[in-house]
Amino acid sequence: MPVVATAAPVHSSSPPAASDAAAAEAEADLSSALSLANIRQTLIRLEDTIIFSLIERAQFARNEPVYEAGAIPVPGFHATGSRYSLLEYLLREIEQVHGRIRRYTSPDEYAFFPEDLPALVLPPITYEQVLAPCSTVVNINTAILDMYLQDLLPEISVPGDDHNYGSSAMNDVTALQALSKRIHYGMFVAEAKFRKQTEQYSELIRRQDSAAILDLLTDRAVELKVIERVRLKAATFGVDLSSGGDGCTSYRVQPEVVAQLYEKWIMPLTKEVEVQYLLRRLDAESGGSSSDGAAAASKAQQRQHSAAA
Ligand SMILES: O=C(O)C(=O)C[C@]1(C(=O)O)C=C[C@@H](O)C=C1
Repeated sequence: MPVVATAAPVHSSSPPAASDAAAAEAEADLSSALSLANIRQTLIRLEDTIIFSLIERAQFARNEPVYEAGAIPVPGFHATGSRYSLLEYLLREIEQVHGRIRRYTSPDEYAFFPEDLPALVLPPITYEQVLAPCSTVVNINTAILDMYLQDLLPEISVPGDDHNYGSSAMNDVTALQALSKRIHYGMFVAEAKFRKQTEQYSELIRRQDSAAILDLLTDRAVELKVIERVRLKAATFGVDLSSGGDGCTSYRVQPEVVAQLYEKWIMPLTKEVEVQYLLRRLDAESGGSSSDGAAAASKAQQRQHSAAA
């Protein structure tokens, strides 16, 4: 799937550039893709998607059965003995369709069920190598799903059951995919930071000093700006114009809740991705030195499959 982000990872379906002009253009694309300002613009744009998806989900009740394995059996699926919840079923099915049309071969897309990704039906795209090969190893979607179910959903949905199971799950999927993309975009941030301060990061990477890497990449001033901006966006996008008249503004999702979600979960998980990527940044080979390879293997396999198709 072509990457449409502002700081779009550079991709091309044509052979490597032969002429000097084409080489210069490719270099300019690469430096634009790795400009911290451009990458932050993409993070800002993804805030809109995340906040809108949370507002959409908030119109439905908590609907606990959606998240309980087997509570809403899917004919023909649960008969196979699957322990998935309705949400996991939908997420996996959507990844099957999107996976076929190359979504997860893109360097800014990470699947929740990477080990199950299908073969492609479209010819492959050749992506410019912006990130180091270790980017295929990093996938923290399990932690993102846990965070969403345990910390985020209880904050934005009212307790209870309104039987809107399909709608709830659909909105969950939209929110989860946007969160996953935003959080894994941390790898582009990390790469840009690594290229800017290569010596300092390399020293810490050689020592595998994750605490010092976290310290070096943290920019508290930027974080405070993010928190303020998402609070304002949530207040603007989520104001309930149908309420009021009594002088009180009502919100579909409390702006403070969104601000806290960014502060407590979304930015820390982005930093976790940055640290995981940087710890492996100097590994020479694809797949790195790590053995935690289901995600890596499948992303790499899908890419290889693409190349062979
Ligand atoms: O913009 C950056 O420099 C990032 O690393 C991204 C981010 C974020 O998640 O928004 C994470 C860590 C920094 O402390 C600031 C912001």
